[in-house]
Amino acid sequence: WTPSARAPVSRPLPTGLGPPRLWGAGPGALRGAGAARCWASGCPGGDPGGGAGLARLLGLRARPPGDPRLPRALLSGGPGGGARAGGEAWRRGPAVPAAAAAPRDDSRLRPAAAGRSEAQKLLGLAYPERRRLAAAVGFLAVSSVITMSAPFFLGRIIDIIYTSPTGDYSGSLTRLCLTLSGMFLCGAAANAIRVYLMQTSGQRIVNRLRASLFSSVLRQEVAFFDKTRTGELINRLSSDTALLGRSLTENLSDGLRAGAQASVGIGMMFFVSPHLATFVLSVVPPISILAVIYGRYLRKLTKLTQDSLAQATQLAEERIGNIRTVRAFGKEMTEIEKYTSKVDFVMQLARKEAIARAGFFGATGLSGNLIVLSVLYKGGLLMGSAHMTVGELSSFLMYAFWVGLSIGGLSSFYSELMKGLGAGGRLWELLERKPGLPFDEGLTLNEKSFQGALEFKNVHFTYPARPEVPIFQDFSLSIPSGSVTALVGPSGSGKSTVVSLLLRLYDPLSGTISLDGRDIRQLNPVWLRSKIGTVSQEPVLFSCSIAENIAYGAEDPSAVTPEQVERVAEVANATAFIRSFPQGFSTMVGEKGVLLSGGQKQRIAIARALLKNPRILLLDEATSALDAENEYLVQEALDRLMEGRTVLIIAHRLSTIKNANMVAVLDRGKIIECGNHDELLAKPDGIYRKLMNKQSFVSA
Ligand SMILES: Nc1ncnc2c1ncn2[C@@H]1O[C@H](COP(=O)(O)OP(=O)(O)OP(=O)(O)O)[C@@H](O)[C@H]1O
Repeated sequence: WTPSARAPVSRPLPTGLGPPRLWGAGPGALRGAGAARCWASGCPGGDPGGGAGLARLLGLRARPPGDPRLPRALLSGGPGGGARAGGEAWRRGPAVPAAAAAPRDDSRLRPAAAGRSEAQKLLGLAYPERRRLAAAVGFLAVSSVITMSAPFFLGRIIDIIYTSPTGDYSGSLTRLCLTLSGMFLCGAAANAIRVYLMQTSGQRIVNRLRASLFSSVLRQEVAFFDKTRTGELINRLSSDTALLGRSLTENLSDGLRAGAQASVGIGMMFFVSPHLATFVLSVVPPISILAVIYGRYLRKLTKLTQDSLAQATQLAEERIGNIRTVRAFGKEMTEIEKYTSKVDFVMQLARKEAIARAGFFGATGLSGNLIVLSVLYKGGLLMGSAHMTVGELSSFLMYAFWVGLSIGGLSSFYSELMKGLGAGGRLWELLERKPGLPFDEGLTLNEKSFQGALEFKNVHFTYPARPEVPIFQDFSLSIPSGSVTALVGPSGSGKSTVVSLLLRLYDPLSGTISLDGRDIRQLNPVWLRSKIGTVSQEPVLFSCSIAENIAYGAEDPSAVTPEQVERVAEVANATAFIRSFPQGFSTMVGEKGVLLSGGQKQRIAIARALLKNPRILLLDEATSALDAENEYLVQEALDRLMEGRTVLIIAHRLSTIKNANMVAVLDRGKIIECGNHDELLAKPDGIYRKLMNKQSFVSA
């Protein structure tokens, strides 16, 4: 095994299920073939545990023991620096701190924003673009100086025309006009470059913000997703980031331009006529006060608007995603009304914003016109008393006009900035949120001695979303390595919760869950999950091809070869139905696998788990009976999958229960009976016996 065989560790945060080249003869397939050759040639770390024979049969490679590399590197988007260190991890002692073994550099995606003011956080986002932005500001300065010098020279031209004593001014007029044309050309070029630089930096900032946010969201603990709705998160990712990005870039660019032009303009007004300038600028302070009040109001309003929009998106996302249920209950009109009332509320807020905006811009427009009028009035008087030339008054008027325009630009910059800050509030909350459970840190066990024995000891647990309802009280269960344990119990007794706790989606309130005698809270959750395979009653597939869904089980889907996928599909009894589709393995499965039947989805999920080749298997048997043939095929595939692994199965089938090494009966938060089927059935007053009589287990 060589790190280079797994080159794609340096890929950025994955956003899809791997490149479509899986089925082509592209580099992904070649890499896969290379890696497969290497595994076959007896590289270190052969499969120490169960499933080894099957893995060999499938041509699969057991992951190098303790190799935490790929998931971590992929998730972190880091430069693949973890490869070497990860390789050392499995050679060291029985347990290795994974965080130390594979340093992760994801600082690019996580702005260290906590504890800073919002303006500082915004600047922090723009920091990586400082060079481009500095260049843009340079070009902005050039174009502004040129634009703002124009009125001065235009005033000169007017004076040349009006005040030339001889009347022969054509020579100097031509020279001045030619110079001015050259200057204007330079100004236009500088402005174009500024716009390009600002726009591209803006897009990069928004991209980085989206990637950071997505990374931060995916790292959160499962309890966070129990409470936060998907639609809201999607709204934050799409709408809020765009709003914040716009306020930071295009808006910042226009704001800087307006600011520069206003200051130069005011300076030039004082240069041309200090007296007139003082008179005119007395109107600025009242406008500034108005702008501050308006800005604060707008910021509050934007926060409310974005929250309401998030609620509307949430509703739309959930209802569209479950259109079959909506249709089955005939609730289309109700849902349309609900959505309309939500967007109507957004519109009410937009109306409030429109009123505030109208008042503010009306006031600034009026003051702009009043300024021009007052310049003409006062300037006319000054000209009458020979304190000003016609050229000076013209220059001054042009500067006043520019300053008026720039102040207008500054006020819309301010209002957009306030909107950005309003949207940013929620984004910072998400970006800075520390996951309640560690994401990718802790120990990894030595793979050579890794057995996969599981044990729950006196576990107490409540779900964070419902802390008052105890799920487990003094729950204890031991699952020996390489055995099959069937978990049975009434509906709602907490069977699926056992699976969630083993995957460390939640932590118990007290008691311990251990793997090979080590508390799983000490273990790296990413490593732990890499050792566990799950097949649920209703497996979730992603909306891509069958091949990509199967390859998802591998550590590096892009390195999986078509042959490997076909082999696991064969073992999972899935090849026949896949081949019956015109596009075979490239058939798209639809959102959540909606284009496949329940039995087909299960077999693809089994193939996916086979490709993962985990030491521990958590199965949730389907409650609904499949047709006889499908059931036989799924059962056979499951039997092959279970071979040689530690299996915990939430059992609904009598045959599964009978075949299990041990049956554990869960009731009222604890295991009340344990033993094999016959032993438990022999207890005259046993709960298991009653359960068997009461519940209709699928008798296949
Ligand atoms: N994320 C959650 N937050 C709060 N409560 C939950 C959550 N998930 C499940 N529950 C509750 O925990 C209890 C146990 O649920 P669980 O799904 O583990 O039961 P189960 O035995 O697997 O049920 P079934 O056989 O019907 O699938 C139920 O009362 C359920 O309402």
